[in-house]
Amino acid sequence: MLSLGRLHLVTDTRPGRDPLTVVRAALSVAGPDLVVQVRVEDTASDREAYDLAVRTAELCTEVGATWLVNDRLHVALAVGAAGGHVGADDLPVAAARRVLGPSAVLGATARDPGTAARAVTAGASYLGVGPCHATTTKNGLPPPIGPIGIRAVVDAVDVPVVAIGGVTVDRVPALLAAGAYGIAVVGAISSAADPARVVATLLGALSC
Ligand SMILES: Cc1ncc(COP(=O)(O)OP(=O)(O)O)c(N)n1
Ligand SMILES: Cc1ncsc1CCOP(=O)(O)O
Ligand SMILES: [Mg+2]
Repeated sequence: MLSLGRLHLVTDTRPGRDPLTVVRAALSVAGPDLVVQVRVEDTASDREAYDLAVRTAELCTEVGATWLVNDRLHVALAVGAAGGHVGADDLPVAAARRVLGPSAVLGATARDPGTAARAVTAGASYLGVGPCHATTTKNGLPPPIGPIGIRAVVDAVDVPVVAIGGVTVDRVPALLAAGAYGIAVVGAISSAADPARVVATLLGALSC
């Protein structure tokens, strides 16, 4: 199975947020164990995405952490990311695999076993599955699937399942019990008064 960190920090670029400060704080605690996914708002320009990805790459390189880029695979290639993540509105998984090449990390979004299995057949090396819980971070999402929905996907595939959507420290045990390999988090880290402390707590919960 793919060797991949279990805690994915997804950048928060909503107005008023400071994604690089959060990334710095998270890396100070997690070091090489962290996966940082550079995710910008759909309204952001490619140049804005690239600039954030470059800075993220510099910070991750310092500590040996992995960085991925959401949606914009040309940006992933341009900054030497380990790979990218695509969902239903992005390049199809097979096309994303052709863009990134055979050895890149490629994540795909799924919320049901059928979509998950097709994504793996098309070349996904991990799956982002959710929303597992309600979230206000992304608009227009379908209802949460909960740990039961995570379990259904885990049972259908042989790649790591990364649970996303409303993930908090308290919810990690049930997600792990459902077979999740890891978690992807925006708000619980970005909105925290002390993001580094939350990262430490999440890592602790993941290692139980
Ligand atoms: C780990 C992980 N899982 C799911 C997503 C969501 O991707 P997508 O459905 O394409 O939605 P956007 O994030 O692009 O708005 C993700 N980014 N990461
Ligand atoms: C991008 C995305 N896709 C499904 S839920 C989500 C946002 C997750 O953010 P949070 O961790 O704040 O709920
Ligand atoms: Mg997407």
